[in-house]
Amino acid sequence: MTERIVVVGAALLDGGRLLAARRSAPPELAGRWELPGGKVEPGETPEAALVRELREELGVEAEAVERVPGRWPLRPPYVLYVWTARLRAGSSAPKPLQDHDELRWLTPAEIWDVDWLEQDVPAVRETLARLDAEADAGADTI
Ligand SMILES: Nc1nc2c([nH]c(=O)n2[C@H]2C[C@H](O)[C@@H](COP(=O)(O)OP(=O)(O)OP(=O)(O)O)O2)c(=O)[nH]1
Repeated sequence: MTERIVVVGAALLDGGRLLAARRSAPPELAGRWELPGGKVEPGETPEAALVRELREELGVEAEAVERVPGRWPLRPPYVLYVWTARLRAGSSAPKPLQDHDELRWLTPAEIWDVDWLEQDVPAVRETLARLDAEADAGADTI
């Protein structure tokens, strides 16, 4: 049986916006947008991998909130799982320190303004549904 390697993608949310990151490497992925994150290491939980990757790549202190249902095949043997995440109080703002050369906070209306990696599109669509639901819930409170 071929071993699957989980890649955890963070749907980092703040003020109803989603953070998108533009890859700077490798050449075949450079220029395309993704959810920041990376491979889960042996013995590591996906949530811990998410926190580690966001610290390394963006210089932030974040926490995983909840899994976005679904799993999306990438180039074998990788499979993408997504968690929503938020910045911890006192965290720095995200900076493209590693693997990315640009970051954008996207409102739901702006989500499709960036050129997502094809394999991320279904995961982003699922995340958007949650962002919309959150915005609707927020609209009920003053
Ligand atoms: N992080 C991340 N990687 C993705 C996404 N979509 C997608 O196809 N990938 C691919 C790119 C890589 O081939 C693979 C793993 O991502 P990575 O390069 O960020 O992983 P990593 O930080 O652990 O990598 P490494 O340099 O430490 O080996 O998954 C995505 O939304 N987020």
